[in-house]
Amino acid sequence: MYGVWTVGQVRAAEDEALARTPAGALMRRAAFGVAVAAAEVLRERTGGVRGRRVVLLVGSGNNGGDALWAGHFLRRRGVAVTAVLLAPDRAHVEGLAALRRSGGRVGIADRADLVIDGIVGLSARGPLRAEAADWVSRLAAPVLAVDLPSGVDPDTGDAPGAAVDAAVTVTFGARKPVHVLSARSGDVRVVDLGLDLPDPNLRVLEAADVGRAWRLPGPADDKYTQGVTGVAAGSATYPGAAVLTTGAAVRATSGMVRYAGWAADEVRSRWPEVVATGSVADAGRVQAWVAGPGLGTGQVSRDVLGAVLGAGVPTCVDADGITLLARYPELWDRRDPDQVVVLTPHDREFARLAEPLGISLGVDRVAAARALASRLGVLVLLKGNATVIAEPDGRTLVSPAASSWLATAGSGDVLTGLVGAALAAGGDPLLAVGCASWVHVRAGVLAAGGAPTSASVVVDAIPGAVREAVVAAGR
Ligand SMILES: NC(=O)C1=CN([C@@H]2O[C@H](COP(=O)(O)OP(=O)(O)OC[C@H]3O[C@@H](n4cnc5c(N)ncnc54)[C@H](OP(=O)(O)O)[C@@H]3O)[C@@H](O)[C@H]2O)[C@@H](O)CC1
Ligand SMILES: Nc1ncnc2c1ncn2[C@@H]1O[C@H](COP(=O)(O)OP(=O)(O)O)[C@@H](O)[C@H]1O
Ligand SMILES: [K+]
Repeated sequence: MYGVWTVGQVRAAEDEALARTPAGALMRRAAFGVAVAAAEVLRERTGGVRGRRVVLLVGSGNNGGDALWAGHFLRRRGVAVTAVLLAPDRAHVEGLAALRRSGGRVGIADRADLVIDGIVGLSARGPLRAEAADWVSRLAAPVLAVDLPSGVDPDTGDAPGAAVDAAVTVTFGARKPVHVLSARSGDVRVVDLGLDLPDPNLRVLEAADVGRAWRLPGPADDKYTQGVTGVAAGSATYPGAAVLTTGAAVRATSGMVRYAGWAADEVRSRWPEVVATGSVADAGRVQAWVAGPGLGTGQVSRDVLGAVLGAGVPTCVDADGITLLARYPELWDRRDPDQVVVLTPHDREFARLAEPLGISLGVDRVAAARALASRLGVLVLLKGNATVIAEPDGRTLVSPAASSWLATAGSGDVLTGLVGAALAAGGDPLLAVGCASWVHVRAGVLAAGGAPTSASVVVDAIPGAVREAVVAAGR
């Protein structure tokens, strides 16, 4: 698990570190880290460092200062460095002098093996100004971003205009929200500045965390003791949603999965290990229910959701289930107040549910997910390229995107099945949902392997993703 800190938190810690270190020392340490990473990227991409060409895009603040100092260190390794000064009268004085001393040039860039983006860092406000935006839109070489990709908001990851798409970002002291919320950050590396940081604002699970938490059968287990997952999904029109959601739960755990609904025949024929019935009442005992994918929004679907919410076990509500909750808020009265409810909306479902409550999605997805979680007393998993998982008390996990292959029909149904299986296995619900999301992201990568995939293939990749986590945890 690693932490993510807001700009405000990092600024406060930096001020304290600046006060106890000699002037310029933190910037030189940061810039040296940039130069080391740049040399690595040059070697990976061009087979060497000496004689390669690097262009620095230098803005008017300390972010530009970092880039200039990094250029100085790269000159010492024989790299040809040209600095493009976006605000020549306000370029960092010591950084520019150091670059010139070591033989770096200032001027107009031509061909580059690597561009170092020092346009703007933590003080970035709003869309990039015209000249910077123009440079960014013409970038052809790979980019190493200093601290963060310019044009992306540090705290929300939103890119309101032209923005750098970095291959690598070298950040300082701590990861900020942009690094886990925006895929434009690329591969993120952190240079240690010895900051004294408070509790992080967000957390990100890693393979070993998931592998430690994932429920594996032990010698004393049988099919019931590992947590039975119940699935209420699918309809005559959408049997596929039932097959995908149930299949994800089957693949995620040993033990048992029960299905209740209209697609029992389809589910049985694809997953013969599932105990399938027509209704929630007849389904038998489960330790968690998931409801919603392909369920429909008619009266019977409404009754199904009410039955699940009142079943006395943790519940995950997705898709049509969320639409039903938005349309018929009285369904909340059926909820067992002692049991956790997880909602897994995509943006449109989020808006459907949140806007009547005065909560809009906006660009700050973390704030929006937290607001809805706190308002409804539920755990909200807000889907997207990066997924945000917020608890009513504010604890929040982020699953950064590892690819965009999950943008395929039915992949949300797969996630719902995974969440159901993780909830049924017990333990801290936030951790369970976070683990399910990690497995989903990883299964997406494995399923695709660099080429288009589909939700059924993501289901089949689940055991491989769980295996990676379990191996990482040394179990
Ligand atoms: N503090 C520390 O301990 C350490 C800090 N470090 C480094 O300092 C960085 C923070 O530096 P910073 O605060 O000087 O500001 P920075 O991000 O360079 O940008 C400010 C300039 O950008 C401009 N600008 C703003 N918005 C813009 C836009 N949309 N489009 C275009 N321009 C825009 C704005 O212009 P102005 O509004 O003044 O005209 C202003 O001049 C941090 O990210 C890290 O890299 C490291 O060295 C490690 C130690
Ligand atoms: N561009 C993307 N990059 C990464 N993940 C994505 C992207 N688009 C969608 N996803 C993920 O794929 C899933 C899609 O879910 P959803 O929108 O409910 O689709 P469906 O209804 O077809 O199942 C979510 O888990 C979401 O986080
Ligand atoms: K930058």
